[in-house]
Formats: sequence, C-alpha cells, structure tokens
Amino acid sequence: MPQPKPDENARAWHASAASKVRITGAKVIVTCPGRNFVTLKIETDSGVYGVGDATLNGRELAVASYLTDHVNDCLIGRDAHRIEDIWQFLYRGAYWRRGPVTMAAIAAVDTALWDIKGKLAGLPVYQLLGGAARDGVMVYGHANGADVDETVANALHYKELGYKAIRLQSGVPGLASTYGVSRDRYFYEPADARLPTENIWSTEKYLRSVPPLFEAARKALGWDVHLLHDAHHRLTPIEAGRLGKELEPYRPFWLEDATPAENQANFRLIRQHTTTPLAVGEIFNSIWDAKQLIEEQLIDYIRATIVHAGGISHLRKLANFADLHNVRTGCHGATDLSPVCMAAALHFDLSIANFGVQEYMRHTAETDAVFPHHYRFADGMMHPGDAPGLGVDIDEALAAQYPYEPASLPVNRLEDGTMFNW
Ligand SMILES: O=C(O)[C@@H](O)[C@@H](O)[C@H](O)[C@H](O)CO
Ligand SMILES: [Mg+2]
Repeated sequence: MPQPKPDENARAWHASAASKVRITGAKVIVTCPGRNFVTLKIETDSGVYGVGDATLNGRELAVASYLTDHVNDCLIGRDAHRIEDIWQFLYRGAYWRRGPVTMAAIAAVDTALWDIKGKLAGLPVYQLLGGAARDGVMVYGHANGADVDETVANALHYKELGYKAIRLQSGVPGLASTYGVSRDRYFYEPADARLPTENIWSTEKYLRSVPPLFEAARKALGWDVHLLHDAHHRLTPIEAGRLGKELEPYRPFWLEDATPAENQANFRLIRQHTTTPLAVGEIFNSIWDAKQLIEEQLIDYIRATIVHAGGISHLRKLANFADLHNVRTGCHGATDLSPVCMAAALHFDLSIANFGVQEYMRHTAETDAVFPHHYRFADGMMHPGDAPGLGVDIDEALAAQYPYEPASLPVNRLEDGTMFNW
C-alpha cells in the first residue's frame, strides 16, 4: 500500500486503506440452562460473527432491552474493526454514563468485537492483547459447607482436584443461611426465587465463626494452598479491620468485599488495622468506582470483570492503572457470568502484567452445552485455548430450549428486622 504523500488527505487515505468489515446484524439471545444468561451476537459482511456476555444477575432483561432498544441498530454499518471508536460512541453517546446496565451492554459489544477481530486475524484474542505474559491462569474454587467440618472436607476435595487457591465459605451457627453455601456444594446460584428471598443476618454470629474456620482449614490443608474468603459487603470498616487482624495468623490470600465500597475512603480504616490483603470490585462497572482505592493502595486486588466493567477494552485500562499502584487483578467469575465472559477473562488474565487470580465457579453441564468453549482447567490453572477469537460460542438451537425464568437475588435483614446488605 503506497504511503500517502505529505499533502494527501490522510483521513481519506486512512478511510480507504483500513480493511473494513461491516456490521450487518446484532441480536440478543436470552437463555436459561439452569440460570439466566444474556448473550449478544454481532454478525458482519465477512461471514464472521462474535459473541459477548451481557448477563447482570437479577437484572438480565434490563440489559437485553438496553441492547435491543438502544444499541444494536446503532451498530449496523459500522466497521467492526473500530473497537475503541465504537466503545467511545456507546459510552459518550449514552449521555447517562456508567452504571451496571449501561456498562454491561457496552461490555457485550466490546467483547463480541474482540472475538470478531481475533477470528478475522486467525489469532486467539490474548495474542492481540500482547501475547501470553504467563503459562497459565491460576484460578480459585469455592469450598463451602453447612459447618466448619463440611467446609474443610470440601476444601480438601478441591485440593485433590489440583486447585492452588480455594475460597472458604461456611454456614454460621445460629443463622439459617448465609452467602456462598450451596445446597449441592458445587453449583452455587444465589438468585433462588422470582421475588427476593429475605434472609436473616447477624454480623456478631458471623464474626465469631470465621477465625475457627481458617484455623481448622490451615490445620487440614497446610500452607501450600492459598485460602480466600468473601465477607460479601457485610461489615463496617472497623469490623473488617477486626476480622482482617484475627485472620492474619492464617495468612489469607485475600478478604473480599469486606465493606461496601461506595465510600472508597472506608478502606483507609481497614488498612490502619490489618495487613490481610483486601479484594473488592465485582460490582464495580468502571475505573471511576476504584480510582481512589487504587491510587491510595487501599486494596490489593481489583475484582471488576469483563461483563460488568465495560468489556476487555475498559478492563485493560483499569488493570494498567492498577499496575501503577501495585494492585493486581482478581476477576469475578461466578456462575452468573457466562462461559463467554469466562473465556474473555482468561484471554485478559493471560495477557496482563499484574494478574493475581481468577475466580472459577464451574458452570453446570447444561450451561457448558449451550456455550461450547475451548478453555480448560488442569492442575489449578486455566488457559483460554488457541482457537481464533475468544474460543467460545453459543448453540442457538439449544439455547432456545431454555426460556427465560424470572429470578431475583436475595436480600438480608438483621435479626431486629433492619434492612441490611446481602
Ligand atoms: O465472589 C463471588 O463470586 C460472589 O460475590 C458472587 O457469587 C456474587 O454473590 C454473585 O455473582 C451475585 O450474582
Ligand atoms: Mg464476591
């Protein structure tokens, strides 16, 4: 391709030079193979299509409508290669910037466009992101149980499966239910009813239960496995400082969502009391939710992930910003994030400098059948595979056999009836 002469109109040269691939279609597929997933499929005039996860647990149809009613028609005719331009169009063009619904919709478009770009280039997406920065992605599994003994026994099973990192969530004596304890130990789905289930919570009972859990786990599992715990937004900063300090002898890999993070300065108080590493951010949807936490090094791991934080393009910017401040990634990976998000996250995890750990709550066989994928687990690590693009697809015929089922996340009340955090 001849280089433009200085006086040629560079825009005209660029406009003619770039090999355009026109977006010809964009559609939303809602399916419920055991739980609801929302997938965006973008088609192009090259015959190549891409997929993006748009699932927001309990608010799935809001994102489906945002895409169908406000985004998809805007994509038709655009050059699928222009990912950043389309991202900026959807972000700035929304006017009402940020928020979980908007950013999940933008994430789905962004992810599908990276899938297309990889397929057209004949390369797995991680190669487009700078190639592998590591051989594999360390993941953590979810050990849980009705009590300490059951949880530790389940953790031993995860260790036997080869996991190098295991999250511990146990029932709390005196409470009928708590976060993270599933009926069948493996496939945890918190959105358990059409309308929100009302659970009862007691911080005092919970705080009494966690140190004995870690003491028993270290005794049974030893020190060669990382142990994690999720407080799920339920402590005040000083309570989080207390729990972090009490867990220090057991060297947790992280204490997650110790306290709600709307007020990012809350974490200063926790930092004053404990060296237990802190992780936060699975409900964040943009860099702005974490800017102070990262700049002041109030956290050690940022949990934001592809589907809820604007896709691969935005999450890379967030990860690079975090890298400047010694904060590593720890992407959310619960079962309510589809295999499309898991695949995209693994390409992202493989390619960035400051990777920490990837959550991997296995999907059911039903879900895996709807979303065939190339990613694999072995010896505590995962790899996205080397198929062009993301290496994941959606079987539309099978997806159509699982119609949407309304489901809501639970809520918590304190024992005196006060509305609290779930
Ligand atoms: O760390 C986690 O995976 C949890 O916080 C999630 O299970 C979270 O409760 C769900 O994704 C909510 O839908
Ligand atoms: Mg969590």
